Parts: sequence; C-alpha cells; structure tokens
Amino acid sequence: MSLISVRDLTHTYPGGVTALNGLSLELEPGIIGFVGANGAGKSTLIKTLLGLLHPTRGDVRVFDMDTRTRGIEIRQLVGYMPEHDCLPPDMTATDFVSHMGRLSGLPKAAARERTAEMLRHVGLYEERYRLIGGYSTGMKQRVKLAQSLVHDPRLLLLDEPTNGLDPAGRDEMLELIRRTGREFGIAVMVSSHLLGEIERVCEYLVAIDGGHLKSAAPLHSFTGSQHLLAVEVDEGTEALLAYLARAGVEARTEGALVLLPLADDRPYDAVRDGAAELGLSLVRMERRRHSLQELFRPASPTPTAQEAHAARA
Ligand SMILES: Nc1ncnc2c1ncn2[C@@H]1O[C@H](COP(=O)(O)OP(=O)(O)OP(=O)(O)O)[C@@H](O)[C@H]1O
Repeated sequence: MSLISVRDLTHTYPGGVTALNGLSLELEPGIIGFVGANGAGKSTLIKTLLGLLHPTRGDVRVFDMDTRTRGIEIRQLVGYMPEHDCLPPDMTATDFVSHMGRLSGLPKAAARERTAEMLRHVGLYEERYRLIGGYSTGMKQRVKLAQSLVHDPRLLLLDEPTNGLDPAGRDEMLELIRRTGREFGIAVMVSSHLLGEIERVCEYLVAIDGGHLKSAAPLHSFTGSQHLLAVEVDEGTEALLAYLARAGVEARTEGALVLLPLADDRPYDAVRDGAAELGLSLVRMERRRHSLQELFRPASPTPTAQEAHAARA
C-alpha cells in the first residue's frame, strides 16, 4: 500500500482554470518536498489529497482510500497546515489547538494534554495562554503546525509553511519540520516555491510546473551522482578555459571558479596538465555536488569552454 497514489489527475476549477493536468504519482512515507512556482497547482493537489476538492478526472488515493468517497476517514489520519492565515485572533493558542483536537474527535482531557505537548514541541509552551492576535508571523505558523499535529496524524500536509518568515524564521521552521518527521516517525509532505528549502529537509522531491508533473524521485538521484570539479587559479582563468576547450574537456565559469562535470578522472588530469603547461598556480581544486537550484536552473548563459574558445577563434 503506498502512502499516496495519484493516477492521471486533472482538476479544472469551475471558472475553467485547469490547475492540475494528467498528474500521476506514487509516494511512499518519508519527508517529501513538493516544489513549484506560485500557481503551479500545489495547493490544489494538497486539497485534493485531503478530499476537499474532487478530481475532474483521474483517481487519488491516500492510505489506499479514495479521496472522493473517504475524505473524512483520510482527514482523521492526516494533519493539514494551510498556506494562508486562518487563525482566530481572539483565542489563546491553547484554546484554539485544543478546540481543533476536539473537532478531530479527541476527548476533552486528551485534547488538552495533546495540545500542551504539541505547543511544547513547536516552542510555544511559555506563550500558550496569550491571544493569537498578538503573535508574530513565526509564532502563528507554529500554532498552525501544532494544530495539524494535535490528533496524532500519520501524514502531515504542510502548504508553504515558511511563507512570510524572515531567513532566521525559515531556518527554525525547516528544522522543526525535519524534527517533526523524524521524532514522530510520520510522513510529511511540504510544499514550497523555494527549491533551496526543499533540498535542506526532504528525502524525496516532487516538482510540478503549470499543473504538470516535472519530476518525482529521491533527492539523492538529483544531487548525489552529479559531481563537479571546482577549480580556482591565481590569474589565468581564461587561459585555462581555452586549454580545456582544446583538450575537449567541458568546463564553464562561475565567478572566479572554473567548473567541470566529473563523469570520470579526466578533468583532474586536464586541470593538472593545463596548470603545468600554462604555469598557473592552483588556489583551489575541490569536488562538489550540484545544488538542486543548479539542476533546475534553465541553461546557463555562461558560455562553455568550447563556446568561449570558438568565440575567440
Ligand atoms: N478556487 C479557485 N478558483 C479558480 N481558480 C483557482 C482557484 N484556486 C486556485 N486557482 C488557480 O489554479 C491554479 C493553481 O493554483 P494553486 O493555488 O493550486 O497553486 P500553488 O502552486 O499552490 O500556488 P500558490 O503558492 O501561489 O498558492 C492557479 O492558476 C490559480 O489561479
């Protein structure tokens, strides 16, 4: 049984906007990053997984239950953190989270107990009796996370949980999400329009673009096998690029660095020979991984060594 199974999902809103188009996905438990630009269809998929929106075409199953017919059962097992502000300003965090626990079917005492635990988990225990209206954006995001956890779900769906946070707040929220997945041993699907965030917390990446699936694979399959050799020379970058082009070795520049894809050991030999022949001093030569941003970035306008050489010839 897979965690989430989506077959040929299309969702068209009543006004005629097709937010998801022929999407198919099989996801297993883990920390799953769900990335796409604004308007790509992330919230639409999350609401479909919750059974709040129905597919126009196709089938969606969560814990092997059809979202069309078993939405209530699914929502008992799933915690949801919505993207937009949706908290009552005139309630305390304790009252709100415990109310959400009661709505999920917890008895009063259990709801109070779970609320205290979850507010402690998200770092709001000391502030739990304050009105939410007086909270900072970061604290409000934490209340949203606490309410999504109160009924002890097996899957968390977090829609843009770092929205509106400053860099430090983003870091704290990402760390909290990672800790939540690991400590509670639950599956987490976290959406973001920022690839860099997904890269830091997730084990699996789903990318959508304009309602279409772009990729779905373990994170290491994007970054693990794709290594680069980064080389810095003390003056003579252009000469080294030209040498590499003559040697038929692919290379490009990034600031002061020369970057060479590392499929085998040839780039090491070429850089060593080039530096020796040209009398260049090597400042740095290190192996590094592509970042996800680099892999998804449109083709770099920086010319390859061959192009640079051809342009000069
Ligand atoms: N209730 C709605 N009625 C009509 N169109 C909608 C509705 N909700 C979303 N859309 C449209 O569907 C498309 C996908 O929206 P969705 O909110 O799923 O994207 P998203 O990836 O979550 O983006 P964002 O992060 O900006 O919310 C967009 O073109 C959006 O304008």
